[in-house]
Amino acid sequence: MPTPLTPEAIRSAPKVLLHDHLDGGLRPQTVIDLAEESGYQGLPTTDADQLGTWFRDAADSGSLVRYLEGFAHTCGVMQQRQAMVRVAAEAAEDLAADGVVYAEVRYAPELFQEGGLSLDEIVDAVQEGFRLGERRAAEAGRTIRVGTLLCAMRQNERSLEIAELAVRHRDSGVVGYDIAGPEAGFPPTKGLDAFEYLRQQNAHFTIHAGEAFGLPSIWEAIQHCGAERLGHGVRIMDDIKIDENGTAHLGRLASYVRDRRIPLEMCPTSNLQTGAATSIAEHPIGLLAKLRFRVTLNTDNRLMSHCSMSSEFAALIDAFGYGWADLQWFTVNAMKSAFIDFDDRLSLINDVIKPAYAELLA
Ligand SMILES: O=c1[nH]cnc2c1ncn2[C@H]1C[C@H](O)[C@@H](CO)O1
Ligand SMILES: [Zn+2]
Repeated sequence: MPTPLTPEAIRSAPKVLLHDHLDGGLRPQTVIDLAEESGYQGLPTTDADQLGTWFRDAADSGSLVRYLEGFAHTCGVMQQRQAMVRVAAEAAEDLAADGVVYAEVRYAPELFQEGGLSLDEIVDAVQEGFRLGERRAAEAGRTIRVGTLLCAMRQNERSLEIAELAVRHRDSGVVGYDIAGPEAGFPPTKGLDAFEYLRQQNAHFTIHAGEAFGLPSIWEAIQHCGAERLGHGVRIMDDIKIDENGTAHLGRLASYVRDRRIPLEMCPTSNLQTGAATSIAEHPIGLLAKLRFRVTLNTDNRLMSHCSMSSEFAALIDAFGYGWADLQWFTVNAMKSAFIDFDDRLSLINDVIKPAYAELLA
């Protein structure tokens, strides 16, 4: 008999997370502590429960631009080295406690320079925090490995500088690069030199695309910039037509994405909040998974979206009737799509993920 899909069993099953923002995943109490330590005045409340609710409600805005407003507070309290170490350590611990065995956590170093830190100091602090969190998780009996992605913000013109930063730190756990921030009006080709540099360096990158803007953004990200994965990518649906018999017809771009096995880093709850989808049941993830796109499941921002990998899986189980085999499929998809070495991905799949799901399915 398979293990029942209880919240506890879902939490203990190994999970892989490729799209999680460091500055979107702070514990509410940590935001409050760090505000007090740094003298940050802007918080709407200093009650942890109320603050958690405030972040979620503010993000429930129906637009990406408004969704992003809450980050002023999280970034506002993370301008000192110790704050960055703490936030990174807690992120690793929280993910491990949720059963995540491998995570790629991203942030934009350029947003943390108000206290005078250099970009390299910021990266060093976050790496120190992740290592600390991994050690604490191990002491608590949970094994997690955290890789880092550095984001450049689309609206600032520092993408090449951040790409160089990512390459400089590639041997200490920075596994890739991304661009984030408002999508409409900031096409990925604006930072083409950064992507060309990364390709020349054999470095990995993903691009937030097809979230608040449609197919042209996805097309540019893949065909002009060379993105290996797509952050969100939900709007690939615009290139899929369902006929009256329910048969799906893929346009050329959707076919390309599926044929090339380009991973989609899908974040259903975040998409409901930004208006990119209307409900979990109607979220394109159901159809895209059925059509065997390389779909992965992700949190995006655990604080703003009030979610975890476990809660996102539970929501899909509710909406689509998924079982352990489906959870394993998403997990293996994500592990295959990670930016770490092939050997390491394979050993996580064969030694950690598959044996655990075999037991859950038995
Ligand atoms: O879903 C998102 N789309 C685009 N940008 C985002 C999203 N979630 C967070 N960000 C931004 C806000 C953060 O400050 C930045 C780096 O983590 O990335
Ligand atoms: Zn994101």
